[in-house]
Amino acid sequence: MSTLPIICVSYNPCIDRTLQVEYLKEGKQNKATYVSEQAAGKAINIAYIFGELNIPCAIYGFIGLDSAVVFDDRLKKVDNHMRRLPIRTRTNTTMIDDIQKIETYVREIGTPLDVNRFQELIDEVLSVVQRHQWVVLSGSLPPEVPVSLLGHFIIELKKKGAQVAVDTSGEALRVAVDAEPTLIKPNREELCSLVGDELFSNFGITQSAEHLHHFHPMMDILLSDGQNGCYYFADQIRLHALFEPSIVVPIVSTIGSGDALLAGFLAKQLKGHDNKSSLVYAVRIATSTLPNVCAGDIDMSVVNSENFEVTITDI
Ligand SMILES: Nc1ncnc2c1ncn2[C@@H]1O[C@H](COP(=O)(O)OP(=O)(O)OP(=O)(O)O)[C@@H](O)[C@H]1O
Ligand SMILES: O=P(O)(O)OC[C@@]1(O)O[C@H](CO)[C@@H](O)[C@@H]1O
Repeated sequence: MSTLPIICVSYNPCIDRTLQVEYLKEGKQNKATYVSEQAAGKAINIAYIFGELNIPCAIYGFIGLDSAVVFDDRLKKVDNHMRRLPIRTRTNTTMIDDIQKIETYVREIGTPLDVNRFQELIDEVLSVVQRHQWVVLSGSLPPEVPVSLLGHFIIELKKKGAQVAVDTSGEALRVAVDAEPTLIKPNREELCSLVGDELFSNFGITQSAEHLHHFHPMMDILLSDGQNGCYYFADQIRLHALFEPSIVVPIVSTIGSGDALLAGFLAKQLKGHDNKSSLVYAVRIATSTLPNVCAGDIDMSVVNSENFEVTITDI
């Protein structure tokens, strides 16, 4: 159990712009019925949730000067060490079709970052991290930062005795897995990209996770699977968590529910709870974000609601 603040690292934050339309018509004029803009990015969403849960958290990374104020506001309950750079912060746009219940997501890759800036961030975090402290590396890398640096970062953090949680995708995720962090949080698509399409379609989700865990037995896997809940693979532990009845919350946006899942899980692990109760809490926190447009906005009345159960099954 660690009482040290969790460190979140945000190297490619974004503004999440969400537009709600009644019925999205491709190639036609569409009228937005609701617009929201939110300081976001995976690590930002996670740090925000820790702040809301009164869990000590420090955040390091970069933010464009153009949007520093909205990030400062979002992170006011967090020990904020984000460096301001004279760059444009990317905007990721989600269009929510209210009638068809479809989310269309357009993601920007972000402004290229000088490799030296990234190395400085690594050095900064390594200079403060302590043994057993959790470090969350979440989100994509900015263009021009070689993915090998993420692997190097994870290895150096582990040498310092830190516990490292990673949520990223593509080549960065593959490199991260090779560096064997303490925990990864892939979703279905990310797991598929790790094991390959053929193996995934032949084996299915749990056997694919089993396969990955077999080759990386020291790396725990918190695998999210949308409406099917989540799975947890660790040494001698195979669990599935699902909330029921699934209709209890209206689903407005699922963006950021994976961040909430990871934040909820780590929040309980940090306090020394066992894996099962950490998973229950993780699913409750993730579920509570679904009725909200803004990524990472949790609702404690849903988290604590007696109207739904999270069932845990050994698999
Ligand atoms: N449609 C849904 N119905 C019920 N629960 C959901 C739904 N979508 C997400 N969840 C909950 O949120 C968790 C995370 O979902 P998901 O697998 O979609 O994460 P993700 O793809 O990493 O999301 P993001 O990258 O936007 O943060 C799930 O494990 C589940 O508990
Ligand atoms: O482009 P990345 O860094 O992989 O993910 C960015 C992002 O999709 O992650 C969050 C949801 O998890 C959103 O707030 C944000 O738009």
